[in-house]
Amino acid sequence: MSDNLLEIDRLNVDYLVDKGEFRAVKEVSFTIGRGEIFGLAGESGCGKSTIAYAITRLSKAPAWISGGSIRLAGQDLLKLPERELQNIRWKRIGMVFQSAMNSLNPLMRVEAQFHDVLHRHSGCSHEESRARAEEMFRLVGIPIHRVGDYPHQFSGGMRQRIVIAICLALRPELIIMDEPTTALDVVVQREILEQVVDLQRSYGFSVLFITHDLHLMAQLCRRIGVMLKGELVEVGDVSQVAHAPKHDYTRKLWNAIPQLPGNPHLSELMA
Ligand SMILES: Nc1ncnc2c1ncn2[C@@H]1O[C@H](COP(=O)(O)OP(=O)(O)OP(=O)(O)O)[C@@H](O)[C@H]1O
Repeated sequence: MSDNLLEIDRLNVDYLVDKGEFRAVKEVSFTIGRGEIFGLAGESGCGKSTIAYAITRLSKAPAWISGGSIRLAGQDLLKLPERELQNIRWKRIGMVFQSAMNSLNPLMRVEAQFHDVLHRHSGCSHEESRARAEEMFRLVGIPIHRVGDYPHQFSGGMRQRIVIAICLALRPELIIMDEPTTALDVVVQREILEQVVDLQRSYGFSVLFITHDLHLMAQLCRRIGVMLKGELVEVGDVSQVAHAPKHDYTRKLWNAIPQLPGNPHLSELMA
């Protein structure tokens, strides 16, 4: 069996716009190993989220996956019927988006939302869901007595942790995190990402971490890909991409990281 959990090969995604087709993702290929945190960087509008949606097959019109393959453990997700995709989403591929904290239902207690997801995807009883919710709350550092609270009773950072907890409760093999902490302040952002790394070490899932923040990415990922205008212009180990970038754009991205006093230099981050 291949060590790669995800294999994307020559993926093309178009948007059908008034003027015709606009290719937002062009012949993109990369792999993510089992247990690997892989980073996808690039400026706004370069196609990162379009790839995230394509992997989960959640792309909606006018987006159209016009070519390539996306294999999860060898199975081409682009060939699966919707019915089978529903067994893959959440259960095998978890998703945490930037605005995920707003995706919690404001009218439902968090415990009930855990149950909703766990019951639908793995048939859990109320007792099992409650136990799993408490276990996950413990893991993401929220007191377990709060599982019965409503979303508005938590801070934004806590709500984002809750979404991560719900996502992890199904024990997915791959988690896609698209700017998962951008809406949060830097301290909370760091805390959450440190937890994700700890959890990743315990559970061994793979992560596709999408951000425009290269600094953060260098701290989290060993391998990264850099996108520019729909193309993956560079992919490799962080140190190689930083020290010997093949593409001018990658060099510009690294150089754009401010080196503030007390801010560890990249070489220290990558040590
Ligand atoms: N619904 C849509 N219709 C037409 N074009 C779209 C649509 N959604 C995205 N695009 C275009 O596709 C390209 C890629 O967008 P995408 O959201 O994937 O970029 P991104 O790298 O995730 O950006 P950001 O970091 O700002 O989220 C952009 O040029 C965008 O304008």
